[in-house]
Amino acid sequence: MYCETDDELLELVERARKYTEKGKVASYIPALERANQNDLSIALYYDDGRCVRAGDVEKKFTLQSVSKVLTLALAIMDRGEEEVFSRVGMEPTGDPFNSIAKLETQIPAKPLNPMINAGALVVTNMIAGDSVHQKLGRLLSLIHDMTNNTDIDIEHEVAQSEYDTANLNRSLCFFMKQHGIIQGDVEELIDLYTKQCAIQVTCYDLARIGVVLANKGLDPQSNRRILPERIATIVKTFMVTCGMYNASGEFAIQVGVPSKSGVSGAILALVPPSIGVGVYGPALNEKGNSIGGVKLLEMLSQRYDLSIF
Ligand SMILES: NC(=O)CC[C@H](N)C(=O)O
Repeated sequence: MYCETDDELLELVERARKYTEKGKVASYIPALERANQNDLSIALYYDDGRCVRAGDVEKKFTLQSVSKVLTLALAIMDRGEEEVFSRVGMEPTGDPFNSIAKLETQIPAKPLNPMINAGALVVTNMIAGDSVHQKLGRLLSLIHDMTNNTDIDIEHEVAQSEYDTANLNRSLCFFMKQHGIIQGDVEELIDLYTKQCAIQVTCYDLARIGVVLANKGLDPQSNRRILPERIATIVKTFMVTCGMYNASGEFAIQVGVPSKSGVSGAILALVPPSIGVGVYGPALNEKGNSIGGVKLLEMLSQRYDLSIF
């Protein structure tokens, strides 16, 4: 059984919205702090083109860590699986997303997976292109194809705000550069990474990305192939094992669908083979996931029996 109407969805949103009071909007990137604590919205996009939505689904927010899914797909298309996974691992860490700890205890200092910041920075370092502008343009055009929305662009204030304060990410880069895992100029990499994180979307765009992944890399409406099936499978698997940071295990039990969160309060989720889901709720829980968004997905999964397990 699927959720058929906006009203069914709205009832769940209103129940989940109560939890937003208990969360906290991210402030370590100063520009994110302006978000409205009680916002909560969701869009479901079905492979037949139907869309069910509730809350302010046209509200824009930045991808933050959700972008890691898309840069991983692009880097594998550019470099191939073998090269990408020679520089970044495939295992969950159980640590917070920005942790530096395991880089020092792992030999070589290869990040454990592409969904933590260290791993995502290595992945972004592998995107093909002659300049930050060109690499970003290639990422944006993948996103334009997946969303069918060519208006998507960067929110420069958020990008600048993160760039000015990204000293922990700089540390990760310098550490990995010392160990030969990252190549080239660190400032340029931070510039590209902060811009990828600041790509601005709506819940509707996220849901459209989700349905392409759910549909094994094919645009469900035009049937055009956007991603090779193998790459769609790889990124969906990482979403299950590492997509919700160090809450991925609990989330797999409570919700049970591939999902990726970001500190803006974004969650990209999908139900194979036919539903894409986009959620936005900027109040975060202690692990950095949208508190209302996770509750909402729990309720949705339970009511419509969506777990893939
Ligand atoms: N968890 C996140 O969404 C992290 C992304 C953020 N831009 C950072 O690197 O800190």
